[in-house]
Amino acid sequence: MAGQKQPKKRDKPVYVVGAGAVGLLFARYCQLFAPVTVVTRSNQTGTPYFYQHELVTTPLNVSHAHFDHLQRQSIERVLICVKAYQLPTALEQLWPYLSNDATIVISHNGMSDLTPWLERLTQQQQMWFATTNMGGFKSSPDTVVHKGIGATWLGNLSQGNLAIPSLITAMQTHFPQCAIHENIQLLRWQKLLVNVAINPISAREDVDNGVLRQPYFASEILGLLNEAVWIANQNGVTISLSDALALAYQVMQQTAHNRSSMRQDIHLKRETEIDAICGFICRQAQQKGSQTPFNARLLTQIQKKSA
Ligand SMILES: NC(=O)C1=CN([C@@H]2O[C@H](COP(=O)(O)OP(=O)(O)OC[C@H]3O[C@@H](n4cnc5c(N)ncnc54)[C@H](OP(=O)(O)O)[C@@H]3O)[C@@H](O)[C@H]2O)C=CC1
Ligand SMILES: CC(C)(CO)C(=O)C(=O)O
Repeated sequence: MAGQKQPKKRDKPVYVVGAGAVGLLFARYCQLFAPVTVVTRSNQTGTPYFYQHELVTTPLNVSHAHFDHLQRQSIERVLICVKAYQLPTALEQLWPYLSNDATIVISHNGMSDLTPWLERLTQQQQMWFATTNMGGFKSSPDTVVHKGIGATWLGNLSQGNLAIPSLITAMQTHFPQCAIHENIQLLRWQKLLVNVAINPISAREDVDNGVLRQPYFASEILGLLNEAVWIANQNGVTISLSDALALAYQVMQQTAHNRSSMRQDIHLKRETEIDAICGFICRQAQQKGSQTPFNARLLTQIQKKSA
């Protein structure tokens, strides 16, 4: 890309699993510091990818591989950018290719149980989570359009090895507004609460995020967040209902003209992340012998809508 530094030859390669919107946005920034290989489920490995921002389209300087083409135990630095429900399969496929000191960065919306994977890490491996406010969508199978240059927060999920890996340092330097956050779980919960408030209603009503600011939706949003904040508090996460409401309405304002990812998934007839959002809240409530009727109702409504 004109005017941008090419990665030095000695930089260790970065693998990006998932050529979706986030995968290609992350690949675009990783190519600034390392050779990048995008790992896909497709065997068509010749496809070039493109990045579009403010109507300017540039080719991505990345190669493309299927898992079958990789060497076992060779991946030292990897970003996994798949949907929450795709994560277990992607991790299972990836595991034999990880080196003994690999850095794994996971990014998705909703909540997933990463405990089994954290337990499988070697002493030298680290698993990090990236929560991002970058916004993008695929305008075609090979092109990502970068809509919003939001911040990305990185947090270490693994216990023990606390040295900051080179991948994390490089992401901090080269990604826009990117920093380490000491409490990544809090940020994950905050993002979950925003997604609980916005995604399912915008998908059910087929409206832009800003429409949810109308008083008509206020009592349902209050009910959803009241339940979700209670679950967060039960899990030891200190978030108040008033702060969760303020954040949700702020994001509705900032993304007023956006289509939520769940609304897009329904339009494109793709599986939604409702199970990792309202479904997660309902499962947590059941485990605590309680009920979350607002989340349960939306879970059913979205499941029916996307069936
Ligand atoms: N888009 C956005 O602006 C934002 C998205 N997010 C979150 O980030 C996550 C990813 O979102 P997004 O990029 O939009 O989703 P996409 O559906 O666009 O991308 C997911 C990609 O992962 C691929 N994939 C799934 N499983 C595998 C696998 N086992 N091996 C290789 N590739 C695989 C899919 O391939 P295939 O085509 O074969 O299914 C698809 O290309 C979601 O949780 C989303 O909610 C967070 C912030 C912003
Ligand atoms: C923040 C929000 C609601 C932006 O649309 C989002 O994360 C999503 O659509 O998944």
